[in-house]
Amino acid sequence: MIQFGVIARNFSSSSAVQSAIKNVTVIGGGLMGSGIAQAGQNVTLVDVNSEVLVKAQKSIGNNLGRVAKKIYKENPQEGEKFVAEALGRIKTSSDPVAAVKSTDLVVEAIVENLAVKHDLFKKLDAAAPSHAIMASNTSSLFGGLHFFNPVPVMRLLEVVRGAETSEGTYATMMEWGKAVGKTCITCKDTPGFVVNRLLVPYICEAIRLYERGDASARDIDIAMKLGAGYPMGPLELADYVGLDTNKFILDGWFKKYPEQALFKPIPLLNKLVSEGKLGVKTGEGFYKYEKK
Ligand SMILES: CC(=O)CC(=O)SCCNC(=O)CCNC(=O)[C@H](O)C(C)(C)COP(=O)(O)OP(=O)(O)OC[C@H]1O[C@@H](n2cnc3c(N)ncnc32)[C@H](O)[C@@H]1OP(=O)(O)O
Ligand SMILES: NC(=O)C1=CN([C@@H]2O[C@H](COP(=O)(O)OP(=O)(O)OC[C@H]3O[C@@H](n4cnc5c(N)ncnc54)[C@H](O)[C@@H]3O)[C@@H](O)[C@H]2O)C=CC1
Repeated sequence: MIQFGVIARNFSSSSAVQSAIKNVTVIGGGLMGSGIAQAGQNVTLVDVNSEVLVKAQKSIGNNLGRVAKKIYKENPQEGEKFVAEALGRIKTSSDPVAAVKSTDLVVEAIVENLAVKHDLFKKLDAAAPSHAIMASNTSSLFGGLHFFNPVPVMRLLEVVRGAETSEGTYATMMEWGKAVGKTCITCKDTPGFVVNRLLVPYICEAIRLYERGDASARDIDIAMKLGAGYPMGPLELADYVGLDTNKFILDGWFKKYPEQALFKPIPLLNKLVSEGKLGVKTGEGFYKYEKK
């Protein structure tokens, strides 16, 4: 039985911690999964939707191209080689069960829905080797390895440690996080961990401010960029993260803590999501975007 206290499965011996993680399976090829897959190791990127995988490969190629342009400014041929080699390390699959057969680490990045994640982990647990670590990139539901968007740029990794996480699993996750170039912080298995527990209520308060008509979307965003030094305003950031993801997070918290005013549903957010206006990824949220 998988424990969702934190990580589904723990390493049992400390010697196992020493062995490097060679094969990584990233499940969910959307916004986050496609970023995590660029971590630079042997990765199998899995999505149930094969069109998503084609889009992910294109976006990974573009992002690697940006990196190559910077590193190999003087030598474009080396840059092309770098991109081809990095892309060559990323396989794709639309079958999660087959993809974890010889994996060492699973990072799940599918939709933020507990029942769907639970169902997936049950299947993976039965199919993966016994030493494999299973972690989730969930924004708020339970522990794991929490990356930030855009993954290649954001330097933080939250390593979420719960009551069931063994010392070995925790140490391996910290090591792996460092190996893929992130600064790791540790947090208990608590709603939203550190970043989202602070960031999501802030975004929600900005949506409520806008919903009340207290200021325009543009002015709210300008205020926080120029007045607080944030790289993006809260409504721009909500569109960037995905309004569906924001709603999933809030709904999950509200279900658990209905008395907490900050977690109450926001009619405007619900309306935008029900209209399919999910932000950058669908071409419209609080703002309009060129569809990708
Ligand atoms: C919901 C959750 O569970 C948790 C979350 O993720 S919450 C969201 C956390 N993320 C944030 O808060 C992001 C806030 N925004 C930012 O930091 C910045 O606006 C940003 C990094 C996204 C873009 O920065 P910008 O200066 O406006 O744009 P831009 O000039 O295009 O990009 C800056 C650099 O990042 C790089 N970059 C941007 N997006 C990239 C991507 N997807 N892949 C690779 N590189 C990228 C650019 O190439 C550029 O690099 P150089 O400076 O070396 O040229
Ligand atoms: N959007 C963001 O800024 C961040 C999101 N997260 C978390 O990462 C996870 C993924 O979020 P996004 O990438 O934004 O979502 P997304 O909607 O862009 O991608 C999710 C992908 O999962 C696929 N999928 C759904 N069910 C599946 C299954 N059973 N098996 C395989 N693939 C399946 C979908 O086809 C979709 O392509 C969520 O848990 C989210 O909370 C974490 C950090 C930041």
